[in-house]
Amino acid sequence: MLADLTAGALVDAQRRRETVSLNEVERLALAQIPALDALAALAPSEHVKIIAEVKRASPSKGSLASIVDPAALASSYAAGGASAISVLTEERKFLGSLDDLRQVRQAVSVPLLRKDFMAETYQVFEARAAGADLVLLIVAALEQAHMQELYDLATQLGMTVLVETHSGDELERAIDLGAQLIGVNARNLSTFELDRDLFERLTDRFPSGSIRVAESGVRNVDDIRHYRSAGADVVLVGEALVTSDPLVTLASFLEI
Ligand SMILES: O=P(O)(O)OC[C@@H](O)[C@@H](O)c1c[nH]c2ccccc12
Repeated sequence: MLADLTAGALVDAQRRRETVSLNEVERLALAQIPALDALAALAPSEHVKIIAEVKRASPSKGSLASIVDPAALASSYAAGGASAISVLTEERKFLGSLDDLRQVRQAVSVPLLRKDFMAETYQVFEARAAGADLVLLIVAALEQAHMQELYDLATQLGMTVLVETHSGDELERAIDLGAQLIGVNARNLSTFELDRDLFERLTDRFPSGSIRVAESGVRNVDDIRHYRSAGADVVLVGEALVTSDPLVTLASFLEI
C-alpha cells in the first residue's frame, strides 16, 4: 500500500545519501542544464498528448516487461510522438532505478518525469541531478505543508510538478498548492482498485488554465477516447505501451 511504498522509497533514499550527501546532490542538481518546459510540452492542443511510461513491473500486476534497455524504449516513445516520458525509479515493487532515468536522459530531449514516491527534499534534488524535468507528488501520501515545501523546491529548481489526486478532496489540495499540472490516477494506490470513470467525475473541478492528466488503466484506443471525451489534455500510459509495439500503439493513440 501507499504508506509502505513511501516508507520503502525513503529507506532507499537514505541509503543513497550515505554515498552522495545532501550537499553534494544539491550541487549536482544546480549544475544541471536548465529543466525543459514541461507545461509548454503538455499544453492543451487539438489532439490528446501522451506521457509514455518506462515501467517494468507494478505491485498490482507483478512483472510487465523486462526492459533491458530503457533508453531504447524511451527513444521509440519520443520517435512515436510522446510529449513527455515518465520513468519509474522506485526499486522495490516497480523494479526501476535512478540509473534508468539517467540513461533515458542521455537518449531523449523531451521532458522527463521522475515517477517515484517522493517524500523528502533529497529525492527532489536527486531527480533534478539525474536530469528530470518533472517530479510526481502524490497528494494521498503527503501532509499539506510538507507537500507545499516539496512543491516549492521542485519549482525553484525549474521543474514542473505533476500533482496526483484520487478524489475531490485531494483535487482541492492540489489546487491549494498552486498546481498547474494535475493528474487523476484511476488506480487507488492503497487498494490498487481501478476506477476508469473517476477522471470524468472530477474533470469539472479542475481550475481553468490547468492541464488535466488522466493516469492509469489504458488498455486500448477506446480508453484514450473515453478520457479525451471526458476532458483529458494528457493521458499517462504505462502497461499498454510496454506490452505492445510502442510505435504502433502510440500512433493509434495520437490520432485521438
Ligand atoms: O500502467 P498504466 O495502468 O498505464 O499506469 C501508468 C501510470 O499511470 C501508473 O504507473 C502510475 C500512476 N501513478 C503512479 C504513482 C506511482 C507509481 C505508478 C503510478
